[in-house]
Amino acid sequence: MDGSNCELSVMSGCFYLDHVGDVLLTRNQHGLSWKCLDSSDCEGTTCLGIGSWENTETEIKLSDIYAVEFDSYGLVHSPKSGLGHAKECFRKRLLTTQQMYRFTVHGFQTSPKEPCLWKLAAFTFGHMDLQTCQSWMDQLNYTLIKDVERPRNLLVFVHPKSGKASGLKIWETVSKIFIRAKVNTKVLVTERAGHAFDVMASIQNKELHSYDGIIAVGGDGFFNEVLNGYLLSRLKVPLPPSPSDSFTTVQSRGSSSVPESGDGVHESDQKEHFPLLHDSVQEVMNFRTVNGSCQGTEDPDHPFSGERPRFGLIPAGSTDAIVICTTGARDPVTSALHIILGRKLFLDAMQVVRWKTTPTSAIEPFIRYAASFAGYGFYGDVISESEKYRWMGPKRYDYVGTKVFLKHRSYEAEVMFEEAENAKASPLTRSKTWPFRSTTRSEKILCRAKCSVCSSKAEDGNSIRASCQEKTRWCRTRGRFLSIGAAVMSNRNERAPDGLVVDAHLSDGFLHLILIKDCSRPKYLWHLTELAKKGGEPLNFEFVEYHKTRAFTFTSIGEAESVWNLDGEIFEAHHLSAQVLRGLIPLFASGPEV
Ligand SMILES: Nc1ncnc2c1ncn2[C@@H]1O[C@H](COP(=O)(O)OP(=O)(O)OP(=O)(O)O)[C@@H](O)[C@H]1O
Repeated sequence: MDGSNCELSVMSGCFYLDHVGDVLLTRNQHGLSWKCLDSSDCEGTTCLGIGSWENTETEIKLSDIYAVEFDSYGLVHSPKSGLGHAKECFRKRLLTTQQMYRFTVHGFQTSPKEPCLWKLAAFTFGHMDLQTCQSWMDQLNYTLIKDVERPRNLLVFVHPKSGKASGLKIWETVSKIFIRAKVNTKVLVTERAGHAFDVMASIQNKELHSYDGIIAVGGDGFFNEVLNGYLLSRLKVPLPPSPSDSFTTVQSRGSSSVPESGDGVHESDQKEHFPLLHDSVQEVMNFRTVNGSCQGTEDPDHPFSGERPRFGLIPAGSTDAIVICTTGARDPVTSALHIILGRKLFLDAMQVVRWKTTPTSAIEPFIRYAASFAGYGFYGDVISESEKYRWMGPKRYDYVGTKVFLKHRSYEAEVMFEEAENAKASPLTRSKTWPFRSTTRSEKILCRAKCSVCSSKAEDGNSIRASCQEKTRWCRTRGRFLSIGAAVMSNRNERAPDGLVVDAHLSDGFLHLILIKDCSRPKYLWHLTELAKKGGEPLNFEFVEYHKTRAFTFTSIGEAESVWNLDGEIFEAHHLSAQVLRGLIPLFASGPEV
């Protein structure tokens, strides 16, 4: 066999690829590729289960390699053949199996059917010369180490009781991949609810910055807890307006009576009708900068400066909507690879402020952050009821969902939402209210890896103040609602394959406000059925109001009250407001390849 020769960054040499045969292996700046030297070895064979090898050539990108390991001196195997040639294959294998020095390149493979599902793949190359193997391995490892986006040290929180109580088992499975990739992990298995929150809230920045990322092995609620532990003690940004400011104004104008359900949206000019609203909400809080540094203000005790840690999520929960929306798959191995390979995107977050817990309580702002969803009414009732049935595991949502649906409760509320002036000009960002929502499915721009909508304005490091000049106006709607939902992302999950809003984006700086006005049970069932099916149109009903917005306020105005559901966690609020913080959360993920 030839030795390797190195010319600029291109190397090539002949190796024996395990289960394939002699190959010419080439490394360039993009990756490794190899070509079969003996076509009879390769024709009609399968290469490590990848499928038929029609072009007798294959490759792996450097960015998709997560480890390169030396395998010492040992056996390499001859090509696999079809069943028809089993005897011949066995005879040939005895003749051709031989011992060599070997190194294995670890990466992943996808299938055209499931492009988001990453499966581990390994390619073992053999050579008679130890030095040759060593030199190829060193070169490849050097390239991987040079990649600064890949994490070296991670703090990992594992929720052992998450989902089907499989958090620990899932971590044990994927931890082997982290070990192989030589990523150090400090693992903390939580002992109670709030444990991860407390650790994240009290950890000193010096220790925090010694990690390249914070990983949660659990569900959306657990991720929410980790995130809030980090943000609440560190991030200080101007709060969205309190609903009581606007509510007072509305009442003083004598319009406090609740219209019949089905009434249209009342639109008003903010300056004229709602003078008490703070200016702060007119700013789009944009936290995404080129290098990921933060443009927000900070708490002097816990400075929120420098690079924010990147967060990662390995799915072990009951819903796992955040993982599905950000990787396109609900698969722990896929998520582990997104983390190890240093994939990166910025997620919008919703800052939710509770001003009053009950009608009689004092005004006391209390902040929480949500990464995926905030919902009231049906969503709140399901989450509070399902806490009693946690022992059922993920099935509790189906059982409780049916129970709550049959109760068919509606709640009186007033909702105000901000409509940015420029949002109306662009077809991507206009506010849509039925029956004006006429975009067909094919016109909708779905969020995907390297999404152009999400990356717009990303280059502008100072864009935290970019939209101050925009005129904003506020719209108000009052009535009885079966549910009020605000989605940060599409919230795709196994029960809603397209999510609540199919064309929601991960990092465009918008919330999706969905108001389901009181309607008959069959109509509501129809809406839920549309939600549950792929290609459904859950928003195209006359009892559904849908608005793209950056901020909204909520006031409960009836006797009966529900609770809010923030990323699957209960949040009690009588007065509440929320705003989007664009690109606040750096995440180990590359977006779904939809
Ligand atoms: N060791 C623990 N024991 C009990 N509860 C815990 C523990 N660790 C974390 N928790 C709490 O459990 C809550 C739910 O966790 P998680 O989101 O992982 O599960 P899930 O509800 O099954 O999943 P999903 O949110 O995807 O529906 C979290 O809010 C967290 O506070």
